[in-house]
Amino acid sequence: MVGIESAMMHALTAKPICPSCLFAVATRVFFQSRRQPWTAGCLFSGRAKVSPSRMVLSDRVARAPRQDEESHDYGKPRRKSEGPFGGMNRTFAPVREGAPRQPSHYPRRNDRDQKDKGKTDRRRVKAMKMQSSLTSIPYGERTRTKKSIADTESFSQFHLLPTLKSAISDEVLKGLKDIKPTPIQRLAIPQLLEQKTSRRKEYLLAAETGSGKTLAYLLPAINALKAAEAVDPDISAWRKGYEKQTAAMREPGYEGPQEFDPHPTMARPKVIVLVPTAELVDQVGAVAKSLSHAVKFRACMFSANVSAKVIQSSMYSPRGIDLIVSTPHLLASMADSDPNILSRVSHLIIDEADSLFDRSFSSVTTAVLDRALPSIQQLILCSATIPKRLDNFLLKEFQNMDRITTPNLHAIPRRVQLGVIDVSKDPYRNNKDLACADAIWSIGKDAARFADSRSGEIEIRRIMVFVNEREKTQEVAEYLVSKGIDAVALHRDTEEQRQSEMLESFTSAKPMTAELPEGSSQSVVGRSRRSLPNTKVIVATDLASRGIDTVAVRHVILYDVPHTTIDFIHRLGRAGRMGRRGRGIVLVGKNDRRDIVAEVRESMYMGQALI
Ligand SMILES: Nc1ncnc2c1ncn2[C@@H]1O[C@H](COP(=O)(O)OP(=O)(O)OP(=O)(O)O)[C@@H](O)[C@H]1O
Repeated sequence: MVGIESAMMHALTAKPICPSCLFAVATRVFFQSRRQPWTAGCLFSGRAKVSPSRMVLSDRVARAPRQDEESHDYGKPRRKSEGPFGGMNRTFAPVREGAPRQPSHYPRRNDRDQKDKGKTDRRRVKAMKMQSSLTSIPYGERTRTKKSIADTESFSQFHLLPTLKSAISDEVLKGLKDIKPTPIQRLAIPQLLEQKTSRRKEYLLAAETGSGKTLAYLLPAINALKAAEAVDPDISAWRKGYEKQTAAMREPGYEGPQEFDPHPTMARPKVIVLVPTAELVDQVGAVAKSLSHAVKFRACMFSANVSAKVIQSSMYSPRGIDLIVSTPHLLASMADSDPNILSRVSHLIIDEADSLFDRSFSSVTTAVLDRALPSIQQLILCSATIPKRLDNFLLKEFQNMDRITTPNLHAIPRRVQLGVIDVSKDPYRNNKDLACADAIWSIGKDAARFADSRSGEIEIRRIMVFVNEREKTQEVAEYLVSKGIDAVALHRDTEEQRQSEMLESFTSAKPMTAELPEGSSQSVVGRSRRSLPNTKVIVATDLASRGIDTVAVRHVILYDVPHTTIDFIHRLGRAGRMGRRGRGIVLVGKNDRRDIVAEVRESMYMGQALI
């Protein structure tokens, strides 16, 4: 009835009615109630445009209606009403066969939460999906993985050498209480240790930024190195000779050779770790060195930060070499002049694999890989993100690769919050430099409020600013310096010493303090003085800082909206590392993709993976 009434109202209001004719209304109502197309006008005033075919009587009246004709909704069969006693005296149960009915994807009526969720899900798909750059991992798989590692609580549960186990707490993670393996360590360490066959196997380790991937690949590789050394006949023969000669040299009147035979591993390393930058060589090399003190193996670092003389003498040291952490360029050029240096590599680890297999690095990375491939037992690729292009490359080149991924891969931890500054509004009027400086001043001033003026010291906040273009790093850093902020650009041309000093202060977990010259924290960070002593700032592109363990960083400013979700993950990943809290601030200008920022923010809030 409602349909008819409204159709009448429509008929009465939408078109002028011929006063002589109520029949037109009745006819219109009739046709509309039958869901027939209706053409406007009055039959009797000559304004009607009814198709002549409608006046032709059906020649099918005697036939039974087709199923789809039974319903007013074409194509949808009408449900047969069975009346109040329809359920009685049945001889079968009306139960659907097969899988239970899935819950509807659509929001239920009167359920506000469901409705909102539906809306946000649809919106999420809109902007991020358009530029989806990351491989998706089903949530079912993530849940299964989570369950599988729930029982691993300690490093003692892994079949690692006792010296390695104790080196974790005594050397690498010294000072930390209640040490537990992280999800990627729980997943990867047993799987890498359990490889029985000496035939080459390939692995991909993918886990969130700052989640301990370095130890996840180093511990099993060093374990394998020491296990192989224990059964190596060349090494045991050399050791016997060494012991014999040292004993002889202690005898009075010894006149034999003063030098030892070269170690069998001279210029023949077993474990190679490739990383994209010299800073990462130092960082990963430091972890390897600290393990080597306890476990006794020779680890060396090769990068632009190390002199050619030192590199040469380390590689060709008669005492041998076991593990090298290097940039691919350096190792590839060394292998060009002496291909044998890669002839006995058993473990090749390619850290930051998404960078090392992208256009700028892939030729040198594959040059090292190709030379080492014949002897490799484990090839381990490691990354915090699996971009689609890396995924495609891996599917093509390494079809049997084991992928070890953590339950939270591609999600930015909830403990990292993301704030947005609309730079198009007052007082910035699209001046991003000003907005950036202002944000840093606010962080500094906020920290100063908690300074204890009696101690005469104020804690220094370490802040990272990310830009999209390398050329912009210097420009922004200079502007910040002009606003009294201690800022440095992280790029090739920055003075090396200044760069490493700054980076060191960002990678040390120890709190840093500055002196309070006038006793009052408020006056020190007053704008009138034009200097902000309690902040240190690095301006970088994420490539320059990829993988750097900036444990001291709590604030990250995204000066430019990142081009992809991959960049969001790596940039925000410099804060909130290993369970710490962090804060991101994104500066959004008038030409920036606000929808993407909103969606990233929403995903972060909901703890979902970015796409
Ligand atoms: N089990 C653990 N418990 C506590 N801290 C750990 C543990 N494993 C590693 N760490 C610490 O966590 C920090 C981050 O580790 P690491 O640099 O290996 O992270 P990552 O996953 O490689 O990060 P990125 O993807 O950014 O390179 C380091 O300071 C490291 O000492």
